[in-house]
Amino acid sequence: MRIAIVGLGGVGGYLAASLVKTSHKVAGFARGEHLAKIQTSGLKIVEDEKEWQVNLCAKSLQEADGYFDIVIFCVKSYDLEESCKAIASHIDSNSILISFSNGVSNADLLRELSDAKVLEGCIYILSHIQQAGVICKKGDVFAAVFGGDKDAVQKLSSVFDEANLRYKIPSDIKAAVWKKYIFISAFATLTTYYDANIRDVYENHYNEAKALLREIAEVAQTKGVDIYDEIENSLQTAGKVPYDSSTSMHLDFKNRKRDELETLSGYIVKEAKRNNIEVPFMEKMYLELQKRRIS
Ligand SMILES: NC(=O)C1=CN([C@@H]2O[C@H](COP(=O)(O)OP(=O)(O)OC[C@H]3O[C@@H](n4cnc5c(N)ncnc54)[C@H](OP(=O)(O)O)[C@@H]3O)[C@@H](O)[C@H]2O)C=CC1
Ligand SMILES: CC(C)(CO)C(=O)C(=O)O
Repeated sequence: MRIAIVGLGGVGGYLAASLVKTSHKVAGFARGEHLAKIQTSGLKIVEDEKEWQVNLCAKSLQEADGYFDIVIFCVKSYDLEESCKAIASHIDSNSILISFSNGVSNADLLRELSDAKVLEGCIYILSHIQQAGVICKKGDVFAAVFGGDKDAVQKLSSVFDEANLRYKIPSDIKAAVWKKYIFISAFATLTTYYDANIRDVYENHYNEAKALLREIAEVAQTKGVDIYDEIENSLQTAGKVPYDSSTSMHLDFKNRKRDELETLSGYIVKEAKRNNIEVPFMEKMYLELQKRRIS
């Protein structure tokens, strides 16, 4: 099969470097200095215990050619629409699309933009671009989670099996995606709002964290997803992460980089309004973070 990995950052770079070892034809799509470095020197992966380098067919999306059986989007959520449109002429209704971007509406967006077979998914990994051409992956955390059309799931899992990549196919994929989202939405919002790491938030703003998690679970309920049990689980996770751990949105705010505020906080406020429910904690923090971003 021909597989496209769109976005070769922390997530996509690691996936592409792993999938290139399979029998499939893998093309990676990137841009800027990162693309130039991958084209001239290959893609380097730095893990705790080892470093490895792969040669990867990497291009810009404008240079895409041919047909793709599988497209794995690994861009930030705000780049998903544009990158899906850019690859649209290289897929058809038999292609399989999946986004591993954080968020709970990525699959809906891909379905709006194409008539391909869209899988729902999310990913657990800790990785980032260390410098152009180099991806740094921390610890042993790795699990891709996906579900949807049975044949498509079977095809994607056979690819992950061949690459020796861990994955889960939960019986309820929507709940699984929300389970990842409730934690990252609440703690991305809180760590950014308080400019504090996850453990600080847990220790000093526990009640607010609980209230925010409850608001997110209420919005999930409007989608028919019951994740009230994840309120307690998320709090326990936050109480156990290493002291220096924060979220990528918090770091993006600190470094004045583009962030996923709309996906991680704004989405909850908008969906709550649409469904006539109150989310006062999330609304207060979202509006304040919007203001801070402009100033
Ligand atoms: N990194 C992690 O540990 C985890 C990340 N996630 C989620 O996964 C998603 C991806 O995150 P991550 O990999 O860290 O993000 P990165 O910013 O590291 O990687 C995304 C890459 O995609 C590139 N890109 C975006 N649009 C295009 C385009 N049109 N053409 C070519 N390249 C493009 C970006 O380029 P440029 O820099 O120029 O914009 C960037 O290099 C996010 O939603 C994140 O929240 C989820 C779990 C863990
Ligand atoms: C915390 C992490 C890395 C979890 O996978 C994440 O998704 C984020 O910070 O955006």
